[in-house]
Amino acid sequence: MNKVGYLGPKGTFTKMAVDGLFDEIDSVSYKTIPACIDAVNAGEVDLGVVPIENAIEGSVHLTLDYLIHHVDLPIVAEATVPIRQHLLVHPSFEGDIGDIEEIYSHTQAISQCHQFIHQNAPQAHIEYTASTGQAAQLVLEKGARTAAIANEKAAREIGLKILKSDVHDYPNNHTRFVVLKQDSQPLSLEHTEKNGFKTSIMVTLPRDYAGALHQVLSAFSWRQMNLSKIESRPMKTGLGNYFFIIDVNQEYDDVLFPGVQAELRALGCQVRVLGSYPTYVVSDEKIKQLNQ
Ligand SMILES: O=C(O)C(=O)C[C@]1(C(=O)O)C=C[C@@H](O)C=C1
Repeated sequence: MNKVGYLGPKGTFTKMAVDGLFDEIDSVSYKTIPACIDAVNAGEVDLGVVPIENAIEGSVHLTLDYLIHHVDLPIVAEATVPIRQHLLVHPSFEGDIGDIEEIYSHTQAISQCHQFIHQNAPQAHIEYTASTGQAAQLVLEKGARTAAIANEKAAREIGLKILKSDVHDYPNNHTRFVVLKQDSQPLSLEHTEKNGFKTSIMVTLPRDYAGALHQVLSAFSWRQMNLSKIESRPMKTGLGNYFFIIDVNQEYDDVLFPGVQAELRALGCQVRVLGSYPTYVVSDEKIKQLNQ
C-alpha cells in the first residue's frame, strides 16, 4: 500500500485532498509543508501532497520556493479541490463574532477571509498556525473567546461548532494541490476525475535585458503551446533577480518541449522541468461525501 504524506494534523484541507484523490493508502501526517516534502525526498513516504495555489490568495510560496530551492522532486499529479472556510468556535462558546478575541488559522486561510474578518471581527487578534487543522485543535484546547478558520471536517473531527459558514471573501474558492514523488512517472488515478495534463517549467533568464521575457514566451507561442500560468519568484540572490515558473497545458513530448528547451538554452536561459502530470478534480459531491 502506498504511503502518502500530507500537511496535517487531522481536518486539514490537504487531508481532504488526499481523501478525495486516493482510495486505499496509508496516510502520514506532517506538521509543516517542508516536513512533508522532506519526507518524500528521504523516502519515508512514497508520495507527498502539498498545496500550491489558491484561487483567492494565489501561490503558496512556501511550497513553490521549497520545490525550487531545497529539493529536486518532480510533480506527478495535480488536484483541484473546492475550499469552504468556516468560523469555528469551542462548543461551550455562547457569544457572538464580536466577542471573539483571537482567530487562529493558516496564512492562506486568513488571507482568503480578510474582508470577513475586517468587517465582522476587527477586534480579534490574528494568530498564524501551520495548518487550519492545527488552528482548530488550538481552539479546542484554549476554548473561551478563540475561533479558528477551518473546514467542516475539522469541526466534526475535532469537536468544534460552526459559528458562521462560508466566510471566504469570494465564491468559487479552490486550491490546487500537487503530488510529489521521487520518480517522474505521471500518477494515474483511475477513480478520480481527470481534466487535462500540464507540464511545469522553471526558466532563469541569463540577465535583465529588453525583451528577454518576450523571447522566452515566443518559444512557446510560435509552437502554439497554451500556457495556463506564469509566475516570477525571487532567486534569493539579490533584489531584481527572478526566475519564472511556466505551466504549459500539455504533456511533455519528444518534439515540442525539447525544441523549446533548446531554444531557451540558446538564449542563455537555464531550464528545469518541474514535472509533467495529469490534473485531477475533486468534485463538490466528493467533498460532501467526505464530510458525512
Ligand atoms: O491548512 C490547511 O488546511 C492546508 O491544507 C493548507 C492550505 C494552503 O496552504 O493553501 C490548503 C488549502 C486552503 O487554501 C488553506 C490552507
